[in-house]
Amino acid sequence: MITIENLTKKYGHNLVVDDVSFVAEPGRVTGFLGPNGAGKSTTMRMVVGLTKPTSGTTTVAGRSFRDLPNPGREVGVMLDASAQHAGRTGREILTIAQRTMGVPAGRVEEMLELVSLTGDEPDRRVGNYSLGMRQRLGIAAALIGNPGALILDEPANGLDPAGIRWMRDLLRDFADRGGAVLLSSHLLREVEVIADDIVMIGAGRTVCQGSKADLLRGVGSVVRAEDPRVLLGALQATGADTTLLHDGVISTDADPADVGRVALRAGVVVTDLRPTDSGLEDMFLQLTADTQRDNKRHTKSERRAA
Ligand SMILES: Nc1ncnc2c1ncn2[C@@H]1O[C@H](COP(=O)(O)OP(=O)(O)OP(=O)(O)O)[C@@H](O)[C@H]1O
Repeated sequence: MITIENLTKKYGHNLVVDDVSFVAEPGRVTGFLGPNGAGKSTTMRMVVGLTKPTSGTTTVAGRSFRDLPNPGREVGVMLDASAQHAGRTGREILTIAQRTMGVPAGRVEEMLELVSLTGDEPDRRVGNYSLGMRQRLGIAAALIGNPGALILDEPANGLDPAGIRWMRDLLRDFADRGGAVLLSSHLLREVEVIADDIVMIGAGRTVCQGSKADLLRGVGSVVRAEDPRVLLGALQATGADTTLLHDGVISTDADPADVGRVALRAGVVVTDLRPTDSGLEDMFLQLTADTQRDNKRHTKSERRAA
């Protein structure tokens, strides 16, 4: 478990992280989102002791990072895959990590296999690795100590589509085995698929946090019925803002339970009934609009309203 409590960082008069609090729970993937410069990396750096907070506290497995006797056994960290020593080979980097953490030597080969660095790749200098290969090596180094938590800044950066899927499965599996994953990403689609919980910040401040299911549950319902016109009339008669879309689907601001009741009273057979989903991208652009440098772009819902 990773906890962040009232974390604040000022550089001079510049408040870059402003009273941020959240918990990355075991067994869950927490997506940490925000526009460029929102303070995500600074927050992650404070958790792993690389940047000193102005105030507030962070813990990993119940202790401050600096108090962990063997941090790599508790938390795997990948903040900047390009920061690895360019003159060393991938195998050397993992061997140093394995010795420092005191894990069995066999972990090096296991990790190379896990991240699919194969053939002569482990023995090439990291300076000659592609970005995606560095990300893979960074993941291997983060996992070699068999930690209970992972902190990853943009882990999918540079990975090809198959690599992104591989990363998604790896993180899902890590969480399903009880690990806590905190990851930042600008790939909202990816976060939407993988995250269980979402924390969004803008200009250093939390703009929303909670489970993905709760946050993305929009207001209203989408419903299909055998006789959509009858249901449309019945819903409109209750005062609900209801529209019949061109493909016979009804969109309404009534929640699914109310739609069910209205359909029952009207004697209409409902064939599909779901809460409206709002997408993560729309939510991100709306909630961070004040802090976006490109806020001249409008969200889809704003465009629809215009
Ligand atoms: N050492 C530093 N000295 C002064 N300002 C800093 C320092 N490190 C970061 N900042 C500032 O803190 C703010 C937050 O930066 P940070 O890297 O945490 O953002 P981020 O959310 O990770 O952005 P990105 O999505 O672009 O990676 C930025 O305005 C940045 O310029």
